[in-house]
This record gives sequence, C-alpha cells and structure tokens, in this order.
Amino acid sequence: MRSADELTGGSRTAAGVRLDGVSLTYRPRSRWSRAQPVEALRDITAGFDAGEFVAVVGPSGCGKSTLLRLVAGFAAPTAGRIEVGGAPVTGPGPDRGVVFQQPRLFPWLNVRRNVEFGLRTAGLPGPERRARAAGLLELVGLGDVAERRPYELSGGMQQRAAIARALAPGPAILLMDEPFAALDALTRERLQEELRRLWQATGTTVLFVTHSVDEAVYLGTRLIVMSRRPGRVLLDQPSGLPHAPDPHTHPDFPAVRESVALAVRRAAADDDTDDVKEAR
Ligand SMILES: Nc1ncnc2c1ncn2[C@@H]1O[C@H](COP(=O)(O)OP(=O)(O)OP(=O)(O)O)[C@@H](O)[C@H]1O
Repeated sequence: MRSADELTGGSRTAAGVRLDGVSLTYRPRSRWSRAQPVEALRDITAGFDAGEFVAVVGPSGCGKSTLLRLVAGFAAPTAGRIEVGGAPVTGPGPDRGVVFQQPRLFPWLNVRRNVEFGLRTAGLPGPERRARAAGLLELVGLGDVAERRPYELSGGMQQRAAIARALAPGPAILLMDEPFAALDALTRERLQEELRRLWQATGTTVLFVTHSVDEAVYLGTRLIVMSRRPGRVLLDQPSGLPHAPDPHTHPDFPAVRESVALAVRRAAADDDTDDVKEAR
C-alpha cells in the first residue's frame, strides 16, 4: 500500500487560505462596451486552516465560482488580498489543483497521460511520473482503464480522472467548482464518498463550491454560506460533525443541514441586494 505522500507527490503539505477584504467587480473589457460593471464579491474576509474541507454554498450568481477563481489565481481581486500557505496569490500555480463541473480532460490523451500531464510539464522523470499516475488512478478506481481515451469513459469516471489529474502534482489545496453537479444522483453519492476518503488519505485542504446543502454538510468540516450578489459571507461555521464513519448517520446531521438550509433560504430571499435593486 502506497503512502498518501507517494500518491500525491508529497512535494507539498496542505496550506491554509487567508482572504482579507476581498472584492471583485467585473468590468467590461472594452471601453466601448455598453455592459455595466458587475460587483460579484464584496469585502470577503475569512481564514481556512490547512487540511480543512471548506464547503461554500449560496444562491445562484452570488460569486462562489468567482471566489474559487480568485484563489486559483485565474483572476485578481479589485480590492483586498489573498494568501495561500502564507504567500500572496499572484496567478495560477502548481500548489493549487482545480476541478471544474466538466472534467475538461485532454481528449487526445489517454487517461494515464492526462494524469501525468502536469508532472510532465513540471519535468518529473518518466518512471516517477508513471508510478505516481498509476498510484492515483488506483486510488480513484481507474487502474483498469488507464490506457483508454476520455470519450470511452462514463461521466463519473471522467470526473475521477480529472480529480486524479488535479491531485497528481501534490497540490497544497484542491479547488473544486461543483464537480459533481452534472452527474446522476447515484454516481454523485458514490463520488462524494470517494472524495471524502481521498481527502482523508491525502490531508489536502479542499475548497468546494456546491449548490447542494446536503453535499456541503456531508463533505465540509467548515461551512460557508454566501449572500446574494454581491457575495458576502453570511455564515461561517465548523460543521461540528465527526467525519468518520459517515456524517449522514450522525444524530446532529439533520440539525446542521437545517441551519445551513435556513441561511441559504434567507440569502436567496434577501431582496436588499444589488440584483434586486437593479431589477426594480
Ligand atoms: N467574466 C465575467 N464578466 C462579467 N460578469 C461576470 C463574469 N463572470 C461572472 N460574472 C457575474 O458575476 C456574478 C457571480 O458569478 P459566479 O459565476 O461567480 O456566481 P456563482 O455563485 O458561482 O453562480 P452559480 O451558482 O450560478 O454557478 C454573476 O452575476 C455573474 O453573472
């Protein structure tokens, strides 16, 4: 049995995240555009410890993906500061692995080569690359299909491959943007369970965006509820549920889920937001 370090590269330990007064307003790219600026996030301050599983929920359009993109370094905040592992985020980096709603695998590469991709660009020698990819594919249950192309896999298998690819460089934090939203209910449940197991095995920090309160409470050790746009943090609490064996079976699960669901309902009903003001 390989250790978690061997499987994930072991090059980095999990990192904490710090957001200080983070705001982002999307502005039209061209000065000739008639589109209005969109204030997506306003003054977000939060800190997440290394190894936490942070689940972010909130109404549609409240800025969840934007928050993830900022931590990933795909965009820069209009105001405020973001640090991962104590270092300011100035762009994307191998310390942050990203998994999107769609697997976005390279169709011209087989599954193994997809997982090896980041390791190849990082210059890892062939044998080490192959060993690490094989270990990760085993861990996500794809050992048997390593030589197949993405189109030959089901949606759930493709998403497992995307998770293995994101984990391959040994990221200090895994950023996941509704990774199971496009899957059928049964596959989604299975992958949630597997992700919990992977998180426990690798100890990496996870920032996970979802629409599902149940999924957030099942997976998250830390629960964040965002307001309607411009997104602010309405609720930030530890889940308080032990994550083994299965949080679903814990007697407090329904109460925690209800408190988060209530905060989401309040956020969605809040009509004192810019979206609603603009619509008036
Ligand atoms: N590139 C962009 N240019 C302009 N506005 C944008 C851009 N990307 C997102 N927005 C707007 O910013 C707001 C936040 O978007 P974001 O995708 O972060 O929300 P979300 O909470 O992830 O939404 P959903 O839950 O529906 O996926 C939305 O009003 C969206 O329309």
